[in-house]
Amino acid sequence: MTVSYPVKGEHLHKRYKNQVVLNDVSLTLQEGEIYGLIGPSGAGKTTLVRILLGLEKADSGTVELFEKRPTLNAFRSLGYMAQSDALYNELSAYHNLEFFASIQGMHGKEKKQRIDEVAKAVDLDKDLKKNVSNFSGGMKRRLSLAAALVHSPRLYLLDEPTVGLDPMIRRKLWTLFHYLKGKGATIIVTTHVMDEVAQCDRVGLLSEGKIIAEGAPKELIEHYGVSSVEDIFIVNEKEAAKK
Ligand SMILES: Nc1ncnc2c1ncn2[C@@H]1O[C@H](COP(=O)(O)OP(=O)(O)OP(=O)(O)O)[C@@H](O)[C@H]1O
Repeated sequence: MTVSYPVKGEHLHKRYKNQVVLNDVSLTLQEGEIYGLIGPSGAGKTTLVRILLGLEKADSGTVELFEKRPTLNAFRSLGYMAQSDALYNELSAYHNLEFFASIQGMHGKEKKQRIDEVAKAVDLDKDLKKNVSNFSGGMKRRLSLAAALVHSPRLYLLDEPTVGLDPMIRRKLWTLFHYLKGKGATIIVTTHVMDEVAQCDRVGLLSEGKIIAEGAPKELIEHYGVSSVEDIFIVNEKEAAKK
C-alpha cells in the first residue's frame, strides 16, 4: 500500500507558560523525501519533532502518522534520534544496539545480522565491544543513529544527527540518508548546518514558532533572490521590522 503522507501536522500550537513556542505550524511530508527543518536555536524545532512523534502534546492542532492518529504501532515504524544521546554508558556498543533491536521485536540471527549492518553503516563495526563510556561524543552520535536505524523504519526523525561530527563522517552519514531515501524511507532532519540544507529535497524554515518559508532549497533561493537559504531569515527579519 502506498502511503502518501507519512507525517501530517496541522495548525499546531504549543506554549510553555507565557512563551509561545509553536504558532499555527502545519507541515506535511511526502513519502520518500528528505525534509530539513531549519531555524535558529530556540525556534521550536525539537518541540515540533517531539509533537510529531507523540512524545509531547500540542495545545491544539492535529498530528497524523501514516494517515492515522499516532499509535504505538506507528511509533514502531519510526526511527527517532534525539538531540541528546539516549544510550547506556555502562554497556558495550553491541549490547546497546542489541537492547534497541530487542525492544523493536527483533531476535536471533536476523538481529545479529542487522546490528552488524548498521554498525558498519555508521563506521562503528570495529568498536562494538567497547563500553559506550569510552566513546567520544561523535561516536555516541553515530551509535544513536545506528540505534534509530536498527529496525529498518519507514520514517526517520533525526534531531541534529550530525552535531559534533567531522566533515568526513558527516558526508558519509548523508550518503546513508540518501541511501535510506532510495529505499523508500522518509526523513525529517533538523540542522543548523547550511551545506546540509542543500542536500534536502525540501526545507521548512522555522522562526519564532512559525514556518516562514518552505520549499526546495534552490527554488527558495530563486524566489527570495538571495544567495543562501540562511539569508531568508534575514529578509524575513527586515520585513518584520518594517511592519
Ligand atoms: N519542556 C519545556 N519547558 C519549558 N520550555 C521549553 C521546554 N521545551 C522547550 N522549551 C522552550 O521552547 C523553545 C523552543 O525549544 P526547542 O528545543 O524546540 O528549540 P530548537 O529550535 O530545537 O532549539 P535548538 O536548535 O537550540 O535545539 C525554547 O525557548 C525552549 O526553552
